[in-house]
Amino acid sequence: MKTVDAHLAEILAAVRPLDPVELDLDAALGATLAEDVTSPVALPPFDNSAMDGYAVRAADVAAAADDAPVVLPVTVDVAAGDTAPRRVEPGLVTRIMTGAPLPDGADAVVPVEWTDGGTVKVAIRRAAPLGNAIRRSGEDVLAGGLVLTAGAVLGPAQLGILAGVGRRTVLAHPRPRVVVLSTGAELVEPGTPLGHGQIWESNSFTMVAAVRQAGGEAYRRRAVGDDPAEFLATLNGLLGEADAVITTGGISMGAYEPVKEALSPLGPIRFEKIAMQPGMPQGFGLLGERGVPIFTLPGNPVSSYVSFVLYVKPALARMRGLPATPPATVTATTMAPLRSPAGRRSFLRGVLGVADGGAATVVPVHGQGSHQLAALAGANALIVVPEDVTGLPEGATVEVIPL
Ligand SMILES: Nc1nc2c(c(=O)[nH]1)N[C@H]1C(S)=C(S)[C@@H](COP(=O)(O)OP(=O)(O)OC[C@H]3O[C@@H](n4cnc5c(N)ncnc54)[C@H](O)[C@@H]3O)O[C@H]1N2
Ligand code: MOO
Repeated sequence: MKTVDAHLAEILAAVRPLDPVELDLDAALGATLAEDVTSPVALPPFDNSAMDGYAVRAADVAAAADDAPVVLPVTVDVAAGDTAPRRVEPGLVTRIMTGAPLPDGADAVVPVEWTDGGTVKVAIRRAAPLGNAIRRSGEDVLAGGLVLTAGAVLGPAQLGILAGVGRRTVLAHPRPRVVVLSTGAELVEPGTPLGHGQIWESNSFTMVAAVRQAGGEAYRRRAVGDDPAEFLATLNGLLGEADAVITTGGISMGAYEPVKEALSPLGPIRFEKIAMQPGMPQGFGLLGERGVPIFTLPGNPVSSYVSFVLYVKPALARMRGLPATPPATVTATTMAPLRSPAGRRSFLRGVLGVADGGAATVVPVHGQGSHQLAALAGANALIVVPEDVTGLPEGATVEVIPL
């Protein structure tokens, strides 16, 4: 059987970063920057006040004290957005608001709390050191300074600085658009009545959520039955709009395996058994002229989710222009014995926690069948048991993939 590592390596060798496109900032959340971004101006662009108060010459208020306030005339108000040239002459002050440009001649701001708040003349009770409450031009970014480098994932703060340096659009790898298709004649939509032999369709909800968490845009398409022609038609219709396709179900050894049947003639899609548990049956290939990656994952709900974590998530990272690596693991102590089939790498569902002394522990959940979705929902980690290990005692050290 093919190993987990070989399967991932094959997928990552086939998948390419999506071409960068110019994205409006409103549409760029989660995209990966494909250019270095510099600021055309210094930030802040001008010296300005950090507080509401009075712009002064520090020397004029040097003697101010609670028992000996300095009283000075107020010439004018300077608000944020004020574009008029302003100047503070010796012995005078202006009122100033947070974010307003510092008038020429002023070299300190006295917060309103240190004064009587006067508007015609003001009594100042405390000396302000030179430069007090002044935000200097360029103290965040120098003109021409680099603010983000290619490869940065655009989150709220990154979008903020892009706007902050005046950018409206940005060159970035977009989030991959991933279509999720489930197959199986037994599947009915949640929210509708269940007949005998039917189950509520759940995989597409898991997959869509997992894609979104992994930085993709996910589209759930109606679950299709067990008809290969219908499946192929649905798939063909999607290829123009998808950067990747995930299917679940229909790939094992059964008599009604529409995915396998429909896709087999299309060429370079390989259906294989991977030495893992759960998730043994896997398929991967590139579809159509654009070479759209398709992941045909096993139908069992735990199997498809584990497959997503191991294969689809790293592939999506590569498509996003990010480093693609196997899932990160942490080392933990198992609090119960573990069992695993010989020759297959197991991904047991567990609860990762912290012992009293601070060491990581993991407890396997009850219900390790690949159909046991409730047990998966109660887990927060996958316990990795290597291919050559069939059993581990309580207290053994294991690698764990946090979910
Ligand atoms: N003779 C053999 N039978 C099976 C083998 C095998 O090697 N030889 N492998 C087993 C393993 S392991 C797995 S995993 C499954 C994979 O089968 P398929 O990918 O073809 O999936 P289905 O048969 O369509 O479904 C399996 C199971 O999962 C349920 N399912 C499917 N889709 C959904 C969905 N969208 N939401 C909720 N549940 C879903 C489905 O009802 C089945 O119970 O094959 C084993 N058999
Ligand atoms: O390999 Mo299957 O995924 O065990 O249920």
